[in-house]
Amino acid sequence: MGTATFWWRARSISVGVGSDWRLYEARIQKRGIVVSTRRRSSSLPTLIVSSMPYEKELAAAKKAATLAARLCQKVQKALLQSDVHSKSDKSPVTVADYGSQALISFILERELPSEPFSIVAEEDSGDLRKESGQDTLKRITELVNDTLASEGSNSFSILTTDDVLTAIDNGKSEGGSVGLHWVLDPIDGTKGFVRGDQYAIALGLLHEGKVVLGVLACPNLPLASIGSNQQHSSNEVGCLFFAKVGDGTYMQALGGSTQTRVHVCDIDNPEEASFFESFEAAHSSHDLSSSIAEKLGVKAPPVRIDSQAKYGALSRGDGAIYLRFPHKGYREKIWDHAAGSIVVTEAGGIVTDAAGNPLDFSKGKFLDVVSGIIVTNQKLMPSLLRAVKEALNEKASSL
Ligand SMILES: Nc1ncnc2c1ncn2[C@@H]1O[C@H](COP(=O)(O)O)[C@@H](O)[C@H]1OP(=O)(O)O
Ligand SMILES: [Mg+2]
Ligand SMILES: [Mg+2]
Ligand SMILES: [Mg+2]
Repeated sequence: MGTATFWWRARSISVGVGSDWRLYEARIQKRGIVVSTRRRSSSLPTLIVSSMPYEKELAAAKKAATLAARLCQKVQKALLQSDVHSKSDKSPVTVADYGSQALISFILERELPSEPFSIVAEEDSGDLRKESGQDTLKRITELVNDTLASEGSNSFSILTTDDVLTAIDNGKSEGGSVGLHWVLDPIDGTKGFVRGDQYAIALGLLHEGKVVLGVLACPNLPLASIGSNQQHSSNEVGCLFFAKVGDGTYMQALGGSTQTRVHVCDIDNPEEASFFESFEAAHSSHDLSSSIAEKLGVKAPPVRIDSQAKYGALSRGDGAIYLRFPHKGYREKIWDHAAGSIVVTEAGGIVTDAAGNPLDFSKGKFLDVVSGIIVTNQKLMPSLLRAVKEALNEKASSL
């Protein structure tokens, strides 16, 4: 008889019976748990169970977001007026929005062939299926193929226009509280993208309604801190933030390989804090933010940038607070917060609605929040919540 041995490591459990396992190995991989059975000819079995949750999903997500960022950078450089057209909500939708969504959908499905595939994503192919969308569709297909060719693999696939439409429409999933769902904003901060400013490619993964990983590619975000009063000699731009549940948040240069663990700032005095908010006053009430900041005693002026790049910047301590108060009638979507929220929480921060409730990503594509979304570190959250409550009460009584 062999001896039973248990090894405990940080994230794996191995149970071994016997010592020679050269002859047979079978692996079953299910939901991030790797179960291996190993057996030698004398039939002493070995069972190895190790937990590497979402490792391959993270690798695929980083690859997909990095390539999509390359596509977006190319388009932003050459942004032509004809790339911008309108859809019913009047927000500009660019060739890069569709291209990024098609590319990410295609790469995730290619890299993770054994998993059921579901994406909740912002864009759909409706306009591209019309006669008037045909030139745009051809342009998107060329861009996606050029980007795939730049991946460096000899055996890249060439997508047809139909493949591109199918890849975009994979994003029609409704999400919810059961199973695995990718959540994608192919370009978050379209206004910033069109202006030549900040934008992000934001990709998260939900498992049973909870965000378990997130990747944020921010092609125009400086690698150095963008907090107020910061001066740096390097002006290199392009950051990739990524986080996996329980594993912390990391940042690397887009296209680079050296990763650094990041943490939210540990300021506990609001007077020393600075805060982020939307560049666009139409997306978030600047008046409400300034009233909250005043109540807290924040001295620094707001740092206004577009997109979930705010979550990335906060996760590495560039600023201490992010305030978001959309105007009446606007409903937040999960793709605008899934990746950003895990990037911040794994870096030690807290993301809640204005009443202090955690965000609930399990209800489909909408994120129903009380009044707005607030983000900060653990130490500042109690005083921030008090200031938010006071400012909201004052606003309500003045109406
Ligand atoms: N009226 C609106 N109010 C709040 N957010 C909006 C509004 N319209 C679009 N957005 C979304 O808000 C996010 C950008 O906000 P900000 O840059 O201010 O943080 C984007 O996700 C943008 O969508 P999109 O992904 O289409 O750009
Ligand atoms: Mg949009
Ligand atoms: Mg968005
Ligand atoms: Mg978008």
